[in-house]
Amino acid sequence: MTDENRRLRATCDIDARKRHEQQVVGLRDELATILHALPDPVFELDMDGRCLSYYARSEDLLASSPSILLGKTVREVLALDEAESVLQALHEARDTGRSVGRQFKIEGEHGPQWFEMSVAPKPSIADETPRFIVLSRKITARKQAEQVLRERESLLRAVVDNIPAEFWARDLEGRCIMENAATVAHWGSLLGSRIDDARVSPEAHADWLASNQRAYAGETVRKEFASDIDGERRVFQCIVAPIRVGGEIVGICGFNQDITERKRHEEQIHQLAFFDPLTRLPNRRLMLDRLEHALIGSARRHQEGALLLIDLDHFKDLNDTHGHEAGDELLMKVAARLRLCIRQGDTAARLGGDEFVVVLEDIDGVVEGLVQANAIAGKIRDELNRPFHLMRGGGGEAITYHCSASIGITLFGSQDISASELLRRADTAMYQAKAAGRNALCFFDPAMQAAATERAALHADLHRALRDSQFELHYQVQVDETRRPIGAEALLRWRHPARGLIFPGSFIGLAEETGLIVPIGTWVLRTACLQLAAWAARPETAHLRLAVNVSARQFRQAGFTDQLRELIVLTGAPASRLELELTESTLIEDAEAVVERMEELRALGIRFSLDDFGTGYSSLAYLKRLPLSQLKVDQSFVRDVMSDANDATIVETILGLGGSLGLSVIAEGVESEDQFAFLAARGCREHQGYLFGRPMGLRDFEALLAVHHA
Ligand SMILES: Nc1nc2c(ncn2[C@@H]2O[C@@H]3COP(=O)(O)O[C@H]4[C@@H](O)[C@H](n5cnc6c(=O)[nH]c(N)nc65)O[C@@H]4COP(=O)(O)O[C@H]3[C@H]2O)c(=O)[nH]1
Repeated sequence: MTDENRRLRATCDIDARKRHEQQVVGLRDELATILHALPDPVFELDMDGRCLSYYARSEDLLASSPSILLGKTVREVLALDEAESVLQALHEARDTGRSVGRQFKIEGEHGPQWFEMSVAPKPSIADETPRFIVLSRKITARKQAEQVLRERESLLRAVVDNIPAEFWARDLEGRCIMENAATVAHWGSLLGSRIDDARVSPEAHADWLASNQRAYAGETVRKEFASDIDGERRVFQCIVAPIRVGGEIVGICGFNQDITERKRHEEQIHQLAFFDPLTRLPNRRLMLDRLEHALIGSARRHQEGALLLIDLDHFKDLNDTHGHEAGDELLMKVAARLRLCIRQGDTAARLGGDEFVVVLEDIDGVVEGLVQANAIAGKIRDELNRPFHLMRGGGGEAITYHCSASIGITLFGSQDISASELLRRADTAMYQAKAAGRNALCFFDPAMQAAATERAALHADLHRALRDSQFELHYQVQVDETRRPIGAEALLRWRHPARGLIFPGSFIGLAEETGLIVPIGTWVLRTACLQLAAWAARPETAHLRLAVNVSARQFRQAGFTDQLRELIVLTGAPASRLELELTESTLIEDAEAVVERMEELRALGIRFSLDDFGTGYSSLAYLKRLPLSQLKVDQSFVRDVMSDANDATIVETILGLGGSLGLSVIAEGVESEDQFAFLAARGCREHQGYLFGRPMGLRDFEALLAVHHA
């Protein structure tokens, strides 16, 4: 090797060493940087756990001060168990050549401190004693947090297990994640199951699903539900609420509390507070409350109502002679009969003693109120008059008791009146009933009393009239523009044995209200058909048609078409000469059914006339749909047609309307020649009124026809 070469080689060696040294320095700096970056202290321990060196960014991270740690073994620094645990970790790391983790506790001045360490064997030269790099992290805060968490969990568990309610919680997927023993006892364990897995009715399932969904959406739902447990229906109050973590909903939980007993108590309290324990009828307090409501409701709905005060006659005598047990039994039985006499929605109550009250509501109109109150009071009186069989008569023997009651009645409706004033009125009326000899009904208002008595008498009379054939038909001629008779209107008359001839205005209204119009109307139709058939058989009267008034109730009755069909067949009356007079009010209600019925009847050949035309509100469009033949101008327009320009215009308009709809028009109530001339001049071809003839009995009517014929 030349000198030159040797020099060169030496230079190369120096360069390599320098590079190596630079690399070592670089590595050391890198290591130092890593150590700096480490948040945890690093120790170097030997096999005895002696601290050979350490690095810590801050001395706070160490368990003790550096002077105590350096050169000391773990046995000298830590408690026995902790030291053994560290030494074991050193052995394990040495034996496995891998890093080993341990946690240990040091009792410090300010309480226990927790550390987590990771022990890694340090690479060593063959004969060197093993050394270890130990990374130690202070985890006291985490340990404390875990402890708090554990305590909270135990607290939660204790609460959940001991609350007197069922508890459950579900995650976002709807799976049950928590439950308590009460839940398990009622439903079996729900853990892991979804609401779809529950064995409940479809309705209960839908209900649960809906409340759960509302809770998932953030709402706290409160509701009640009933469930059968061991064959017993029990009521639960339930709360379903969202579980929020940091404002975000992570699940829902629910409490079901069995409130069956509470409900039962509430019901008992309610019963005691508002119901009479003997008869189980509402007591005075509840009755007054309902009456107040009825007063407000009837004023708002423009409906009538009635208050009936019922006092048992001679009740005290029963108590005195047969004892209180018999009295109590009678009161219970009276209550049961009262319940049967009233409609749903009405109230029967016991005021106390032998006094009862009935509140009737939602009655249409004062007249109807009068009729209904009278009818129900009558029914109550009749019911109470039926003998009572009392099992607990004096001496334990059964007795038959004949009871009677005095009933005071007062109506209420739109007038401003208090419940107590109403009671007072009913009371006054009841005393009048007592004064009238007991077992009587009495209205508070004398006018009402008179009207009710009269209507009740009229009602009974009407029944008798039907039975005893006291009705008759009168005929009023209808003429054409040449005054030639073309037919008649049949008008009902009642030949009362005591009161003489009664006109329909006095009884048709009551017959309508009570439904008697149906059999009366049937009689009218049968008589009219017989008359038509009789006229049809004679050439001089064969052309006559007969108009018959049909009331709404009669027209709507089931089987009306069949009834007329039969009548026509039976009597042989020419259907085409029968004209039914309907009013607009009949036609307006339930228009579809009315049109259908009219079509059926028209198919039989029957014609229709629209009575009182001009007084109602029928729309033209509606009129066009009806199979009518004739409009009848109401007599109120005809009456003043010469003096009232307005009425004259109305009559002209009706005549024009009839023309454009293709209907004939008849004027009703024509009394003077002027009226007749006016109407005829405007194209009215048919007329009815006193000018041509009043309604009259058959014989007179046929005499009138004969004059024309002659
Ligand atoms: N001022 C005056 N009045 C005249 C004149 N011409 C006829 N009248 C009266 O006007 C009424 C016409 O009958 P309505 O409008 O069908 O009105 C009838 C009808 O709605 C009803 N009615 C009569 N009979 C029956 C029936 O059999 N069934 C039904 N449901 N209602 C009937 O009773 C209402 C009254 O009948 P009526 O008392 O017989 O009274 C009749 C008749 O006597 C006149 O020139 N001047």
